[in-house]
Amino acid sequence: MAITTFKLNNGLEMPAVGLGTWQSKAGEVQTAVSYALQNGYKLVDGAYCYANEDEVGEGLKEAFAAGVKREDVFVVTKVWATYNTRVEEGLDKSLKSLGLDYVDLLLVHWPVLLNPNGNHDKFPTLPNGKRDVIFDYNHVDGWKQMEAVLKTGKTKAIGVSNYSKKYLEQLIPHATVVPAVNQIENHPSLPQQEIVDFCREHGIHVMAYSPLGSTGSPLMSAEPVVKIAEKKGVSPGTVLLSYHVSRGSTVLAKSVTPTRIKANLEIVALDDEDLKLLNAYSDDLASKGELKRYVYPPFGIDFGFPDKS
Ligand SMILES: NC(=O)C1=CN([C@@H]2O[C@H](COP(=O)(O)OP(=O)(O)OC[C@H]3O[C@@H](n4cnc5c(N)ncnc54)[C@H](OP(=O)(O)O)[C@@H]3O)[C@@H](O)[C@H]2O)C=CC1
Ligand SMILES: O=C[C@H](O)[C@@H](O)[C@@H](O)[C@H](O)C(=O)O
Repeated sequence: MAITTFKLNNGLEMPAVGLGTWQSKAGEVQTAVSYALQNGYKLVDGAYCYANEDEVGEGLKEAFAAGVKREDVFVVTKVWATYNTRVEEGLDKSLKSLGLDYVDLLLVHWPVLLNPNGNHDKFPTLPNGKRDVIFDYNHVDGWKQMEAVLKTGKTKAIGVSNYSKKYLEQLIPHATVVPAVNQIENHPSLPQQEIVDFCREHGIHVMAYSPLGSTGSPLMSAEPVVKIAEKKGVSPGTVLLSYHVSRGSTVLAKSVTPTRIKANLEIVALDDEDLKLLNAYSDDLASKGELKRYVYPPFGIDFGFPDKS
């Protein structure tokens, strides 16, 4: 199946598959980004907090020098939690590292404020070692800053990440610009159907992260995934990534391994029977209370996700 794009609520086309860069080491991510863009990828997902945007920028530069056009690449970055009260400053830092004058999409990484005047630029802590969270912060104020930054042209679209239905319900009545995207953890062990449905109803495009189960890709050996892969003659990774495109979402897979980067571009159509099998797997985990969230950083905040409260 040819790689498709999805239209965002502001008319922008977003590719269906993207390269993730979280935990990609500085020494490896330049090559990964450059290789991906020269081998068919059109979307790169990064973040200030990943502390590798200089090298992602080098990878972009390398790809542009090899003939890839800036306008053909959809670059995503995220405002980190210590910058939610100074969004433009955070974006400027990312742009400088990336060597760009605009990104295609800027996301609020998490709806939480970490102390902007704390003991660390990204992960300030209290004397007891816990994260230095500003608990009386209202994430709607952060969104107002996102709306302001959209007007500068330094990003073509704005969206959120790690927003549960509850947080979106708090945000939407106050939003002049409805988020174009909600980037959330999503895979058959965490289908998040409620949020996916809510986003669809409100014209918010879902970007699925950790589709392989994050570090070490544990979901590749999930039984129904292997079964569908064998039936279709594709890899388990292809099944896990295709699951999202079938649901109308963009999917992000991280790899610094060229063969995997290339393999992760393969998307196939899943038929009703395949989806039924994957949904039955999700329902079974849900009924046993065994849904699995791989990414839940220790902010000490209830983000309103039904599986963690
Ligand atoms: N908004 C947010 O809060 C979050 C956003 N994200 C975004 O989503 C991206 C993807 O999620 P991520 O958590 O990184 O995890 P993924 O589910 O993409 O899994 C990445 C792991 O799978 C391995 N892998 C990749 N492709 C294959 C393959 N074909 N066969 C076998 N193993 C494979 C990688 O190894 P190797 O690299 O060694 O090849 C790595 O260990 C992130 O990189 C980031 O951009 C992720 C988490 C949170
Ligand atoms: O995007 C990936 C994740 O959200 C990651 O940024 C966080 O888990 C971060 O490492 C944290 O510890 O808060």
